[in-house]
Amino acid sequence: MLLGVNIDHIAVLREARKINDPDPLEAVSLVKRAGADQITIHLREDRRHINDEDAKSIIENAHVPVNLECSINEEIIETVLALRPHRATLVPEKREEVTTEGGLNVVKNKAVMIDIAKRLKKEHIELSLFIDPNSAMIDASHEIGAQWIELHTGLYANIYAMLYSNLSRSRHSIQELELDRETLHVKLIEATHELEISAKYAHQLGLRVAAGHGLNYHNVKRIVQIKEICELNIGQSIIARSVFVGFENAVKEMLGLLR
Ligand SMILES: CC(=O)[C@@H](O)[C@H](O)COP(=O)(O)O
Ligand SMILES: NCC(=O)COP(=O)(O)O
Repeated sequence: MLLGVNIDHIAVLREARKINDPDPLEAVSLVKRAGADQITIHLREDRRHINDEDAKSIIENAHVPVNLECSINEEIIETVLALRPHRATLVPEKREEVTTEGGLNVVKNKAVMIDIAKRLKKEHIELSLFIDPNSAMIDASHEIGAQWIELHTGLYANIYAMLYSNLSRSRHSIQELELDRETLHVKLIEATHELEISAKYAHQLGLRVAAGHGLNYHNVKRIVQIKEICELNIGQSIIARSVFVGFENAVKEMLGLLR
């Protein structure tokens, strides 16, 4: 199982103070030294964390491949084509969201994505599509010619947190998941099953299957067991753990669970 470390959250800390520290570029060599396989960054339209300069210096200096997540907005796509990361992962974006809320509607945006796929191919940039575990989205991703899909694990992670952590007793409790434990348990089984069958289906079609969003040192264990998933992209929980054990150790601890 490959690990892509999402280092956006280092830039989140920097932007909270609006200064130049911590610098996500410093994480680049540590990701490799810890033994992880990829760096993931998300260049948001509003540049709320990673900015163009970060993306440029990370791509130029990383000794592991860089997976650049981005929306299908034309200004962003032009920027990504010029940056030439190893892979571009297309994701949906809403200005007001705290984090990526759902998967990309590949069916609805198929024509735009076919055009983007052609332009990325010309620059030798791999294409991945960040989608919900859903067969219609997988079929459309395959038809577009994406090499990868990344399954959105956010729903699974949210249910897991409401069931097995104190989230439901905190001010960040997820209202729509304030349900009795038995219902949450059934929902967790369903969400896990959706991820399993989607990974299997996409793998049969020849797509490479990644997964990510909201994965942490607890909930990752069930996802690691899905053998068709060959890569996880994990950010927030690793950066959060770094506060207590250091960045390199936090990456190594996650790798220990993956391998
Ligand atoms: C697409 C995705 O799952 C990650 O990029 C995640 O969204 C981290 O970025 P944000 O914190 O900007 O949402
Ligand atoms: N694509 C998922 C990702 O990059 C990391 O998401 P998160 O672990 O920060 O939720």
